[in-house]
Amino acid sequence: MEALAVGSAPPRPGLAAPTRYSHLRRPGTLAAARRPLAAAPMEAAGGGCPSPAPARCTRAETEPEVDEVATSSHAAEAEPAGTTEQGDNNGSPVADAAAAAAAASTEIAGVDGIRIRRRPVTGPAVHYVGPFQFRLENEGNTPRNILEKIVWDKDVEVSQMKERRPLYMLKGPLEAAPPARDFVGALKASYDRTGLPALIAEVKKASPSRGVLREDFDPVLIAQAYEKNGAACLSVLTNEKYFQGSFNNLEAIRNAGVQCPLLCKEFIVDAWQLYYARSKGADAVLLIAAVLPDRDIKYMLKICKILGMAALVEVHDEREMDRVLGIDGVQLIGINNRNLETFEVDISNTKKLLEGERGQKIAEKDVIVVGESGLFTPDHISFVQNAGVKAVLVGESLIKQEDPGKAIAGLFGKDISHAGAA
Ligand SMILES: O=C(O)c1ccccc1NCC(=O)[C@H](O)[C@H](O)COP(=O)(O)O
Repeated sequence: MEALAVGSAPPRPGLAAPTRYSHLRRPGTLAAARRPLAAAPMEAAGGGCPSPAPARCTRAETEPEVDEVATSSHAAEAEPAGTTEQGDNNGSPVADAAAAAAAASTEIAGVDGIRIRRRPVTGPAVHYVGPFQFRLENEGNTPRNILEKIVWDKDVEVSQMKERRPLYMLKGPLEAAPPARDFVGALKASYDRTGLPALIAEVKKASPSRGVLREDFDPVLIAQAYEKNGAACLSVLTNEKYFQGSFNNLEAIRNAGVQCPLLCKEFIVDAWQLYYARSKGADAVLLIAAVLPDRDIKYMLKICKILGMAALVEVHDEREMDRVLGIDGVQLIGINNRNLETFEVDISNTKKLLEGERGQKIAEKDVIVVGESGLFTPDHISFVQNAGVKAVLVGESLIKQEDPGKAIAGLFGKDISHAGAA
């Protein structure tokens, strides 16, 4: 882990002292002239190299620290799933078909233990011939569930965002961002103070399963109310298409003087998003095991560490829990009680995943488990606490109340604010 000692090298004569972000260099500067790099490390660090031209990528934007991280994890072995290009052919139907066949042969789902298919395996559904657009839908390019749909859309969105703001362009915003706050420390302090699971209160306007949860949605007022009433941390949805969230909300909450550490609640498919989230003031990010292969989780954990952010690694079932328990450096595991295929919520999922050896392993590793979704009553909170969680992530049951801040005392059965709980 020495490689992660960012900025520890002494400044070279004539060069500015290295900073946490000095590895994010603009192409065309000194570093750009160095040897070309295989696509994996560059892309894996969200380098913003417009696809599909990996062979022209250099390490200009990401050296040296992130490159060291890359080679110390998966990137030297294989291109991460989050960055594999598939189905990106705007040419003829014949070329499309060939691309689809190639893409199908590189299907990721299953291979890495992740549940969803990370790309449409038979290429995109929309094709262009001259001025005409037509759709060719089949099993391979129709998402099988909402998570798959969200992730496919996110993938397209992120590649566009990366083209607009390549990694080197984030250096300034990263340096200007407010320092990262201690997300894990805030959860521990709250648990120690109240003896109840620490609350991560979610600033959530809408969701795919429930539609709009709150019409009069002022993210800053809601965040302030949550903080005042005892939330340890806040989760801010930034996904626009499915949750009506935004990065503006995240920034506005941070800039309004809210002290609680902020989780950027986003569907992370590319390491570039980690840098972007931090540049917008995030103190923690969500890494979903159903979406990310182990090697990407490992790699992203290292980048989070460099950026000073925590990572909440989310699991849905035993298989994902076992995968994540095998990864070093995980401090927070979220157990999501929502089945993302059916939207059914069942809080006994938390208990099931914490029973027996898994629970023991978690205790040994000193991991904090976060119970997520479907928590509405003090009985629900007691149930997941008895199962072993030390923190809860709650959206709907608070945000739908007339006064979301006051709803916290209702959820816990007591006032957990600093004023109320000793
Ligand atoms: O909330 C959804 O409908 C949803 C759908 C698809 C993917 C993720 C989804 N939710 C993300 C979450 O994890 C929840 O927002 C969070 O756990 C809070 O849940 P709740 O208290 O039930 O609002």
